[in-house]
Amino acid sequence: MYEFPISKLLTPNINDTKKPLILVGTGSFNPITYMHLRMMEMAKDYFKNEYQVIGGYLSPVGDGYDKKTLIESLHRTSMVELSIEDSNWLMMDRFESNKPTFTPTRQVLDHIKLMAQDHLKSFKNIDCNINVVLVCGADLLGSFNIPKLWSENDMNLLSSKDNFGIAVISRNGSNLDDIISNNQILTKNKDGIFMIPIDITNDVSSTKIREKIRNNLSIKYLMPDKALNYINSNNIYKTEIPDFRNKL
Ligand SMILES: Nc1ncnc2c1ncn2[C@@H]1O[C@H](COP(=O)(O)OP(=O)(O)OP(=O)(O)O)[C@@H](O)[C@H]1O
Ligand SMILES: NC(=O)c1ccc[n+]([C@@H]2O[C@H](COP(=O)(O)O)[C@@H](O)[C@H]2O)c1
Repeated sequence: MYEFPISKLLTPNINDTKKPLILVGTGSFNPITYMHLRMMEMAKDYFKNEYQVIGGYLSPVGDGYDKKTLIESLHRTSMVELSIEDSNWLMMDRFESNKPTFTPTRQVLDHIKLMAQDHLKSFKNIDCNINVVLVCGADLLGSFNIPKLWSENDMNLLSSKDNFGIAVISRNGSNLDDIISNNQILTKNKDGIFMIPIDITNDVSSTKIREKIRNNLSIKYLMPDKALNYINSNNIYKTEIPDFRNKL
């Protein structure tokens, strides 16, 4: 049964001039890497002087997401859950991964905002607007320029400061200025796009980790040990997976 995780969600101080903020990282997490976790920490540092960061959520995509290399959400969510065990603020929301069909990212953020506000109202008697910001890499923002991949309405809501906002971490191969200038909606909403300067580069990707596993090479220090042990125990990513959805 689905439950919205609130175990690490802080209660905002309503007398504080800083507004409450929740950070949300979405993706395949196929598998989770240290950079996925670092991105959330970087975003938290970026916002902490102006906002009360009351929690962070990772939302892995569900099995209906159209990506050939995706393994079952059961494995991907287990690895995320193990990797955030030691974090005092990161939680994983299963709203998206529980669904067999694809969920647009804007709906994931809508859901988290609604659930967090409802929780604070019902259990803490706090009625407030919580800001929710999407944390992503520049390649994800670049995908806004792929025709028909994102609805115009969703791009507008995600990037406008009055609704959500997008915190972007630069990534090799993606030029943020070009991405924004090639997109009218992003250009209009520029003040809702927070470019997080990258001080320590980390070019790790899930693809590179999967490749190493297939080639019997070490992946230690690229991802949390608990997730690495999960991969070994479950013998996953050993071969390029056939599309498991075809077997259903
Ligand atoms: N090294 C990185 N630098 C910046 N952003 C990253 C990095 N790795 C992942 N991200 C971002 O993390 C989010 C989730 O990424 P995702 O799960 O697709 O991982 P990935 O490593 O890009 O996966 P894959 O290699 O399978 O395409 C996306 O917003 C992506 O841009
Ligand atoms: N229309 C949309 O909302 C839309 C389109 C494409 C990707 N996405 C999201 O972007 C992320 C991309 O992840 P990958 O880089 O692993 O493909 C996922 O969280 C996915 O759900 C959302």
